Amino acid sequence: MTTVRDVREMVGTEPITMLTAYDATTAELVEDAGVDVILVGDSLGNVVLGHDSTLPVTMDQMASHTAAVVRGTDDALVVTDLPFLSVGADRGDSVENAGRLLKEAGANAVKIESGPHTVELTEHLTDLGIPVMAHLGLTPQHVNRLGYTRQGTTQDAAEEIRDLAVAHEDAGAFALVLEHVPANLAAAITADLEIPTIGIGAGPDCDGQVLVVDDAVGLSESAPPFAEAFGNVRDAYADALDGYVDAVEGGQFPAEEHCHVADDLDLD
Ligand SMILES: Nc1nc(=O)c2c([nH]1)NC[C@@H]1CN(c3ccc(C(=O)N[C@@H](CCC(=O)O)C(=O)O)cc3)CN21
Ligand SMILES: CC(C)C(=O)C(=O)O
Ligand SMILES: [Mg+2]
Repeated sequence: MTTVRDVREMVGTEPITMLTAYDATTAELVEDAGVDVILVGDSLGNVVLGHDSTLPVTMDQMASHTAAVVRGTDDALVVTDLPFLSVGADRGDSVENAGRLLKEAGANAVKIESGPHTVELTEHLTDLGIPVMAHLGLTPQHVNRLGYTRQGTTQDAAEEIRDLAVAHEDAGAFALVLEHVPANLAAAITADLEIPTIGIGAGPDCDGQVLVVDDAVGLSESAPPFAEAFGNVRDAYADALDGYVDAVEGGQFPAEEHCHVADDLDLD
């Protein structure tokens, strides 16, 4: 079993790979590819559920998809996002929601979109035995405040992210996602911290990289500018579906090998 300690110890040895997964089959494929950390992202709101932001995603949905990913995984570390407003407003609710994703759904750790308000919470959850991955820069749950634009581009904004990164490391976070921030800022934060930084749109100098799996395999209809498709699953998928429709319409499917006949039946 991969632990958060194993991930921390990868710093300086080899780049950490992380991808999202939202279902058991994808988790199996992602793990078989040798990915170190599987993230059940609240991006499932966009990618799986068809919402135009992550804000509508519920705890029940995160718990259900996390459990599916855990069932599809043997060894990889499973980290799961705490959805919009599931933590932060109330200490008791925060602990209950984070705990539920470990106790009920079987995740190994939670990720929290971070800010000044999550420093104490990160310390509290870590003390209770719930490992926390922090997330700074573009935090999509703040879309109504930030949009989806790059973050940390002014001196003040960069310094605020840098300070929050240190504050979350000090609070016990075991890793930090940096999203859509300048590569030189991510490099400076990576040098500041002992815990691993995992970048998405944050340049090559982070300790690891993460992408939404649909973007990485070329399944998404559109993807953020920082993503790269390492295949063209969307076209392969469409070809297979065309093949099915053609075969049914053309009478080639089902063929003999797909059918069975019970000779003893009297059907006259
Ligand atoms: N498929 C997918 N991949 C992701 O990486 C992802 C999601 N969905 N859903 C949740 C968030 C949203 N993310 C996004 C979405 C759009 C941009 C983007 O297009 N940014 C442009 C335009 C910004 C603007 O609207 O001003 C940019 O140039 O920064 C970036 C990150 C990252 N996350
Ligand atoms: C892209 C990653 C970092 C994420 O938070 C998500 O997929 O929800
Ligand atoms: Mg997320």
